[in-house]
Amino acid sequence: MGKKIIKNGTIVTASDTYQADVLIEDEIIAMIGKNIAIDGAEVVDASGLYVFPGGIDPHTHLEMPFGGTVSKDDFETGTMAAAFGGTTTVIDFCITRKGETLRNPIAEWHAKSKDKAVIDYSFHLMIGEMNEDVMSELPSILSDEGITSFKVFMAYKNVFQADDGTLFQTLKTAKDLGALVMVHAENGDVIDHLVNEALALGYTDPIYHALTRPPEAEGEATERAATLTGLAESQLYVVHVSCEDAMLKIKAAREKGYDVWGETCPQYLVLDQTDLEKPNFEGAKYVWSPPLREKWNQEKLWNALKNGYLQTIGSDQCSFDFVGQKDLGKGDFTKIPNGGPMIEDRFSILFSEGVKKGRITLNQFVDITSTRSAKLFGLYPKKGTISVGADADIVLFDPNVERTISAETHHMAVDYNAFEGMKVTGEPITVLSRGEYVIKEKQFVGTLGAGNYIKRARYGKTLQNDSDIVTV
Ligand SMILES: NC(=O)NCCC(=O)O
Ligand SMILES: [Zn+2]
Ligand SMILES: [Zn+2]
Repeated sequence: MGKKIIKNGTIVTASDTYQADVLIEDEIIAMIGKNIAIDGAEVVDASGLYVFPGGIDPHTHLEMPFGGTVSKDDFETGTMAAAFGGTTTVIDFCITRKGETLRNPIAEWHAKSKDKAVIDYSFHLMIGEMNEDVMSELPSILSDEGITSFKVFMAYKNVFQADDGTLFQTLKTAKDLGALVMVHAENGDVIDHLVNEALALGYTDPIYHALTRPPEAEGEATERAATLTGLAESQLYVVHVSCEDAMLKIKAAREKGYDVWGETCPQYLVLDQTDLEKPNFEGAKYVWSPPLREKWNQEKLWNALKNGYLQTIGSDQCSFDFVGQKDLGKGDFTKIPNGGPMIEDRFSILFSEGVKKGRITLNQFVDITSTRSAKLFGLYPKKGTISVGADADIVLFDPNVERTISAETHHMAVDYNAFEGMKVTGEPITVLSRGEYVIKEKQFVGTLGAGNYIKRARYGKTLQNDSDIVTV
C-alpha cells in the first residue's frame, strides 16, 4: 500500500483541534506534523475540511432475524451506508438462542459479514439465559473471539427477554471476565400487559406501540439494571436511552459511583412520538423500541450529552422496508417489525444538530461519535482517535456543505428514510479505512470484504496494533 499524506486539514480529536499533516503508511498513522514531505507519497488535500477519526457505531443489527422477517441492510449495504455517513467501525449484535451453544450464532455472524463488510466490524454477544453451559463457553469466547461485551434484553417477552437472575449473573460473570454488559432497558412484563390491554380494546394503530411502552417502563428497567450493577460491582452500558426518565436513572447511578454508561441515538434527538401518528400507516416507519417520546425529551437528551450523563451515540440500525416488511403490522401494531434505518445519518445529524447548533462542542462530537465507544468497547487507541500508531480510519468532513436527507439519495437498502426532508449541514467527503479509500469525493470506491473482524480488548484495557489483543 502506498503512502498518503493528508495536508491542509484541521485535525479534531476528543481533546484537541489543530492544523497538521497526517502521514499514512501500512494501514496506520505513521506521523503527524507540520509540512511532512515524503517522495512518492500521494498528497490528499483536506483544505477547508475537518480530519476526524472514523466514527464508531457501537449498536447495529445487520441482517438480523426479527419480528418474523430479517432486517434489510446486511453487512454489505449496511457497512457501505455507514461509510458514506462517516463510520469506519460497527459493532453488531450477535443474536443467540436460548438452550443452544453460543458458538453457532457467532459462526453465523462471521458467515454473514465475511467477504461483505467494507469497513471493520466486531460483535457483541447476546446472553438470553445464564447457566453452566453458557458460563463455561464464555471464557474462550472472550479469548478466541475478542468479544468483550454482552447484551441482555429486559424486554421483548417470549422472544429475547432475559430474567433478572440472568442479568445479575451476567453482570457478575462480566466483572470476573472483564466484559461490559449492555442492556435494552424496558420492563418487558409490564409492556406485555399494556399491549394486551390495548389489543383487547381494539387499538391497533402504530401509535399504540409508543403508548404501550411508556417512559416509566424504560426508567424502571434502567434503575433496576443499575442497581443490580452496583450490587454485582460490575459495569453496565444502557443502549438507546430515549427519554429523561431513563437518563436521570443513569445520572443518579453515576453519582453513586456506579460504573454505568448511557447511549442515545439520533432518532431520539430529532424525532418525536407524533411521527407514529402519521396517516396511511406511515407511522409504522417510526416503530422501534424504546419508542419515540414526547418532544420535550429531546433537549434533555442533548443536555445529557453535553454534560456527560450520556456518553455515546449508536444508530440502533435495524432497517425494514415500509412496503413488504413494516406492513406485516397493518391492523396489529405488535406485528410491525421494530427498528429503523439510521446507520448513515448518525454522524451528520449529531454534527448538524449538535455542533452547528451549539449544543455540544466539536471535541465532544468526536468523543460521542467515536472515541468514547472505542474506549468502552476495547478498541482504543487502535481506533477512535488520530494518533501515531492508530489505524488510519479517517473522515475528511466538510462542515459547511448543506444537504437534504432523503431515501432517494441515501445508500441504505430500504425504501424510506426516517429523517426524510431534514436539512443538515456538514458531510463526509472522503473516508479511509486503515488507509484505503472507501469513499472518495463522495463516491464509493471500497471493496467488499475489505473490512476486518476486530477482536477487542477486555473492559478497561487498551488495544494496541502491536500487542496481544486480549490479555487476562
Ligand atoms: N430497537 C429496535 O426497535 N430494534 C432493534 C432491536 C433492539 O435494539 O431492541
Ligand atoms: Zn434494544
Ligand atoms: Zn438495538
